[in-house]
Amino acid sequence: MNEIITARGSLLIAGVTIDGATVDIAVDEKGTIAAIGKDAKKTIDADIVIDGSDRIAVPGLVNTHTHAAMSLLRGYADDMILQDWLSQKIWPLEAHLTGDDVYAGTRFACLEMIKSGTVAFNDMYFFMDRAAAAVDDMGMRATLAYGFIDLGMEEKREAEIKATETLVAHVRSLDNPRIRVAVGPHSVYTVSPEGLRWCAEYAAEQEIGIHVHLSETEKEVVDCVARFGKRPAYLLDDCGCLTPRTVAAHCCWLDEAECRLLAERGVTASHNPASNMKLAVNRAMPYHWLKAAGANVSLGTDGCSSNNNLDLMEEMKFAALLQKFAWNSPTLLPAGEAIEMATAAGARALGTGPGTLTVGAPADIVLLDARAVCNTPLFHADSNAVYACNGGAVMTVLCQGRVLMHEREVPGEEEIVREAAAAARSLVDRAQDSS
Ligand SMILES: C[C@H]1O[C@@H](n2cnc3c(N)ncnc32)[C@H](O)[C@@H]1O
Ligand SMILES: [Zn+2]
Repeated sequence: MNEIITARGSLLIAGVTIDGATVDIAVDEKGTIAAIGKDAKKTIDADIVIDGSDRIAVPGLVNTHTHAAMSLLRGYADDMILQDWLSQKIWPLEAHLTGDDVYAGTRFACLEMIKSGTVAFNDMYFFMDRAAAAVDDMGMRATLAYGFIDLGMEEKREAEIKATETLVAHVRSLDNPRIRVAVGPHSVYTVSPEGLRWCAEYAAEQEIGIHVHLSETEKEVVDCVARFGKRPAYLLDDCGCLTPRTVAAHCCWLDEAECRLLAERGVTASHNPASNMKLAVNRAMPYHWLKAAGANVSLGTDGCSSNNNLDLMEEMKFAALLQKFAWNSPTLLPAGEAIEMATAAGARALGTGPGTLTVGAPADIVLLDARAVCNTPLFHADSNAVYACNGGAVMTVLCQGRVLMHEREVPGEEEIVREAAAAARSLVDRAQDSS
């Protein structure tokens, strides 16, 4: 194994390119960027030196909407409409999930995210104590939420409340600054207003975030208006779920007033363009309205059964292209903004730092291959990163100063892949045996 991966301590990335300039980046033993510039090496006595020549440094990417363990369901059910896909294929299979599956699936998802430059993610799923163990093993950051689904049934609500409280207590007991917890009311069509209200009050009391699906499909909006007499964002707001710590995934069918409401409440809207196109939700997030209103807009992949990968480099391109195409505007969401969505906006949403390469920021750093085909010629690094490259251009990944991948090597990769394949096989076999 490459010795840089196993080494611990302070670190110097020597002669790396940032915004066209060649600099050194010094990282102290706490994992903070201590200095950037020609004299950075003087600030620390580096235990590790990484050669930054032919490398472009960018901030670590932040994926603000995932169901990480769904990596086990990659390719299991494709080419369906959302309601059928969930109710006929995904939920029946998820009923057979075990904690071991979630551990294997989340570790596998972390591997894929690291290999494509992601350092932090916002996850909503089940058996999240096991997801936490996987995140801890892989050295990433994550905000973990239990997917709260009460389907309007009081008994189920009680169970979901217990599961949420148990996860919050568990994550607190880990006392790991890289792992945080949030409340995860799935959506307005799977959680009753009572459930939503409980989630909002509990999140406020615990001072933690809320992770929710919002206005993914037109049907969600139409049904919500028919049942509750208001659009989904207003229902969430009435229940107290729209806060500066809320991440609302999708936001495809928001109207202009809902965009302003999200901005006023300080909510982050997570764009998930690949999933939206694959499930044909038939409307792109109105990014221009959210932007005009001043809302924070971040980027996510959604789960591996609707994407079908976790490559946020690719997702930046999907976001930029979908926005231009859907709103008929080639100037909408330029490359620089797509990178902002995938870095600073995501970091702001999850509270993981500024999401920039600046002194005092956590050393969440990605090194891209400047010599790769996708980076040649190198007129504009942002343009190449968004429009030409994918995760394959990511060579080295640091999270809080710890090297998670170097020269595309991640410790334990083969075993992680083998275990995920076995877990996926066994999950599908168990589901088939019972049907
Ligand atoms: C947390 C829950 O969310 C489900 N899930 C996965 N993808 C989507 C989506 N695009 N929309 C709604 N729910 C989704 C998971 O399958 C799980 O049941
Ligand atoms: Zn989702």
